[in-house]
Amino acid sequence: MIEVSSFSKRYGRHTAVDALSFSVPPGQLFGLLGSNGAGKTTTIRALVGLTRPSSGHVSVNGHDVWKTPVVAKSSFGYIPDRPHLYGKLTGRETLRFVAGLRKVPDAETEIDRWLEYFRLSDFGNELTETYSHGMRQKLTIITALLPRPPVLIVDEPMVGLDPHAARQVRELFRAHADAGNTVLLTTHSLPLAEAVCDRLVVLDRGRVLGAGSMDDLRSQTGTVKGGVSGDSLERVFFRLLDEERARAEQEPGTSLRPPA
Ligand SMILES: Nc1ncnc2c1ncn2[C@@H]1O[C@H](COP(=O)(O)OP(=O)(O)OP(=O)(O)O)[C@@H](O)[C@H]1O
Repeated sequence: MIEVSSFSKRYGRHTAVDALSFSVPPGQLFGLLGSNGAGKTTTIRALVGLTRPSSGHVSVNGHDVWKTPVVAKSSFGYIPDRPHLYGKLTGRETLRFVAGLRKVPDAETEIDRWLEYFRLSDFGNELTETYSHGMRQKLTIITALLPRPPVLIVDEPMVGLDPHAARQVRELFRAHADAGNTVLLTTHSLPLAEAVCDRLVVLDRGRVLGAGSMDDLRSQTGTVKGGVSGDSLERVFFRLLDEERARAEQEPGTSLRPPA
């Protein structure tokens, strides 16, 4: 379970996220979408204990991440947008380190299984500093999933993955949610979000433009009422942004037209 309640983050006079609320129950895969700078990573960083909320609350598995950080952090796996690995450890040493910290039962068998799954078995004894970006990303995904966390928090998972790995990861996230866990991901891939997410929030400049299931978003944007039932998330997404742009254009001193 993830709960974000009236979460705001301000940097000086700039509001990165403005009173955002949503919750994700067990068994659901929830997508956080939005343009560059919308506030997705800021929200994720608050949820994993890296960015302190200016106001509001964030909790994971029933634990406030900022009041009871240790117990909250023991309940989730986190895949950041840029993998952070110790370059002087091998892939296998990295996984043993995580397995030890998180007390993973039958760790060696699990590690073998995961390395095999991502075609990393031949590289398990190589230093991670020699890994390609995609290999680093795969190892980071394994570190998050190895302890089978009840909550998985993922920031831009597909960057650098080949198409085969991207499909594996998509299936893993879906299966993790279907097994009764909670999954939150941010992505710029609208086809990915449409394919796997049960519910979505679309953010723009820290504010919610739309929220709900695909059907909720279609009706919110009038794509069903307009007779385009079954419309894609891409169309819904751009309609939400266009509406926001039109509203912003009404505000004095605001122009979102391209420079001449
Ligand atoms: N440490 C920081 N100091 C100042 N401003 C920040 C900081 N971190 C983020 N911001 C600002 O907060 C806003 C939201 O940034 P954030 O990284 O959450 O966006 P995002 O939705 O993840 O974007 P992208 O899709 O480009 O990764 C941006 O305007 C950004 O400049």
